Amino acid sequence: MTVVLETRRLQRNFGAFMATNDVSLQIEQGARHALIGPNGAGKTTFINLLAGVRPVSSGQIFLEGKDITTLPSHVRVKKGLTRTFQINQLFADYTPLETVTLAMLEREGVGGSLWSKVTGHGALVDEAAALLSRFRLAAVMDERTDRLPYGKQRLLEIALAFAAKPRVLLLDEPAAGVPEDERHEVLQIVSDLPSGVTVVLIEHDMDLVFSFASRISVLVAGAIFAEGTVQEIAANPGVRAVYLGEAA
Ligand SMILES: Nc1ncnc2c1ncn2[C@@H]1O[C@H](COP(=O)(O)OP(=O)(O)OP(=O)(O)O)[C@@H](O)[C@H]1O
Repeated sequence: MTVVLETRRLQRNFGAFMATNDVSLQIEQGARHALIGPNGAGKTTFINLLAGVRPVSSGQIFLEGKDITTLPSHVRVKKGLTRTFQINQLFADYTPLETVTLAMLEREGVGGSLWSKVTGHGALVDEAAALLSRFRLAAVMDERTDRLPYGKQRLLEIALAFAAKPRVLLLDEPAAGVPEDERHEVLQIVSDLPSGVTVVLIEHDMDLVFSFASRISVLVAGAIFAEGTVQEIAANPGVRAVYLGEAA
């Protein structure tokens, strides 16, 4: 197997509290890897360490074999490791087409935050429109972002991260808050991303996890409690006991 992302003995403490406890994990190239675990298990903290949002206390992180443990998050993005932007960072009065085109300009090093700068970058606008189609946002790409239904805003958030051309995409509950009947669509779109993009996501809804994931890691109290295929995790009595609340 080709390992794209690896942690070795990763630790993060907040005072005496160990939020990430000795996590050694290998993520396979092209995986659809889900992180699950009870509330407060340390899932978001772990993703934040991977993305460089928080510094590690000890241990190492490798992206495609290179040590990225101390790199700032924007450098990790340039190297292909991207986490989703939060919805409150979307521009309310811009359209999805404008927003994604600006993200692509940023990626190409053009920078700037004014739509006027897009003039003369027709190829990028075409690329943005194609990307929005992939996220089933073509029909709304010229509407103001703040007028879109919540599910579409969440898809735009993922589309924006995808515009950075990531090798590894980190998603923290991409379907949270999305109406029940639209959640599968969000995860399906993510699952259908090109196989060159590895996806690591946190998700609480076990139905979604089981239909999405190729591999699952279960975090409990900051540590890896179990890891395996969907079948292995579904059949693991310890996981059922701690996570599903069923008798072992
Ligand atoms: N900045 C912080 N300072 C102190 N404690 C923190 C901080 N951030 C997280 N924690 C603690 O670390 C633990 C893990 O939190 P984290 O958000 O990573 O868990 P989680 O598995 O993502 O939980 P949830 O599923 O509820 O989102 C929690 O007990 C939390 O209170």
